[in-house]
This record gives sequence, C-alpha cells and structure tokens, in this order.
Amino acid sequence: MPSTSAPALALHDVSKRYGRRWALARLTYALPSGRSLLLTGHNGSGKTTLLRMLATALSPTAGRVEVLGRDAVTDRDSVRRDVALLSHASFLYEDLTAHQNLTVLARLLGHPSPKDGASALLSRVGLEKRSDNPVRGFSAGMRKRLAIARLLLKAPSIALLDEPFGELDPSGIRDMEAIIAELKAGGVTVVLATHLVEQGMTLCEERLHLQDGRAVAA
Ligand SMILES: Nc1ncnc2c1ncn2[C@@H]1O[C@H](COP(=O)(O)OP(=O)(O)OP(=O)(O)O)[C@@H](O)[C@H]1O
Repeated sequence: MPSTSAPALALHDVSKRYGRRWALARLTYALPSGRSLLLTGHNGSGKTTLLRMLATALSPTAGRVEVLGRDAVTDRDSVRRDVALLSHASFLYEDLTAHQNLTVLARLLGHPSPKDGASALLSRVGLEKRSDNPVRGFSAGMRKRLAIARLLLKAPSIALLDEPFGELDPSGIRDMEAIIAELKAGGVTVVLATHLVEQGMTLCEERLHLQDGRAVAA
C-alpha cells in the first residue's frame, strides 16, 4: 500500500553513472504529496535519467529512490503499477491501429469495456479520425498524442512526462496542457521535464533545476 504521509517522491543521495560519465550526482530531493514538479535543465543535465529511475526503468548506481514511500528498486513491481512514463520511446505496436493499440492495453489492465474506453481516449487526444490507421504511418505528433492516451488509460498515481510538448502543433500543446491540468485536478502527481519553462511553471508548484546531474538554483 502506498504510504499517504510519505512524500510523493524522494531522492536520497542518488547518483547514476553510465560508463565513466556521471549523469546524476548525489541528488537529494523530496516532492511533498499533492504537489507537482517541473524538472528543468540543459540538454544532457540528467532529466530523462531521473524520470527513467522514477519509472523503475533504471536503477541508481548509488543512493535510494522512493516513490510514494516505497523503494523503486526493492519494491519495483509495486511502484511500477503506480507510475506511467511518457517518453521519447512510445511503446507502440507499429502494425496495429491506434484503436487496437489502446484496446490491447485496456484488456491487459482489465478495463471493463476496452473498445469503448479506447474510442473515448482517442477522441480526447484528437485522433478519432485516424483511429483505424496503423501506427506505422503516424507522424511524430500523432505518436505523442497516442502515447498520452496510453498513459491516461493506465490511470497512474504519478505521471512522468518527458518533454510532453515536443512534436506537438499549437492545438496539440493546448490539449496537452489541458490534459496535464486534468491529471492534477484528479489527484495525480505530475513530474514534467520540459524546456518550455513558462508553460511548465504555470502547471507545476515545485521546480528542480539540474545542471550536470546536480540540483542547482534555477
Ligand atoms: N544510455 C546511455 N549511455 C551513456 N550515457 C548516457 C545514456 N543515457 C544518457 N547518458 C548521458 O547521461 C547524461 C544525462 O542524459 P539525460 O538524457 O538524462 O539528459 P536530459 O537532461 O534528459 O537531456 P535532454 O534535455 O537532451 O533530453 C548525458 O551526459 C548523456 O550523454
């Protein structure tokens, strides 16, 4: 069971090394429950590495990562059920249609009406007209829209969004902002990594700025 009094996320002296390069260096931070976090920093500062750690896709080289009071390494399966990552890799089945992609996931998640749920989400992200097209022919922005639909279907407690506005057109950016606001209104903790700092500041109450894998003042 997630602990309600624990911070949503806690990093205890967390470091991550790839070969000889330290991507994160002795990071300590706690995000209070009920708050959302804007993650900023230049290219290569460690944002994606941190998000992937919170998503349990990577383990820290040193230190401890906690999600809702649970250790992201030793309690990985339990943490994984509560988090969802929107990332550059979108985990889509290329030969299936957008609708089939969501229906497959909805069945796996035990959704009561997978096909209707998939249709509703495709409308929510503005893909209803392309729902029966294979993903193989989708543009980058369409893939991003489908990826956020996938995340919404999972209904996570913590949504980890890696550059969610990238590849989107202006209406897609507005839709994404509305979706993030809705997630927050529904009690979801949002962690948003973006170079669009202004947009991010309007959506998040807290900010963590990384420079060479260290937390610094923005
Ligand atoms: N798989 C990997 N193997 C080796 N080095 C890596 C790997 N992934 C990331 N790095 C390095 O770790 C550092 C942090 O990268 P990361 O992708 O976390 O940064 P980022 O802040 O998300 O960057 P961007 O804004 O460009 O997305 C960089 O120096 C990068 O080169």
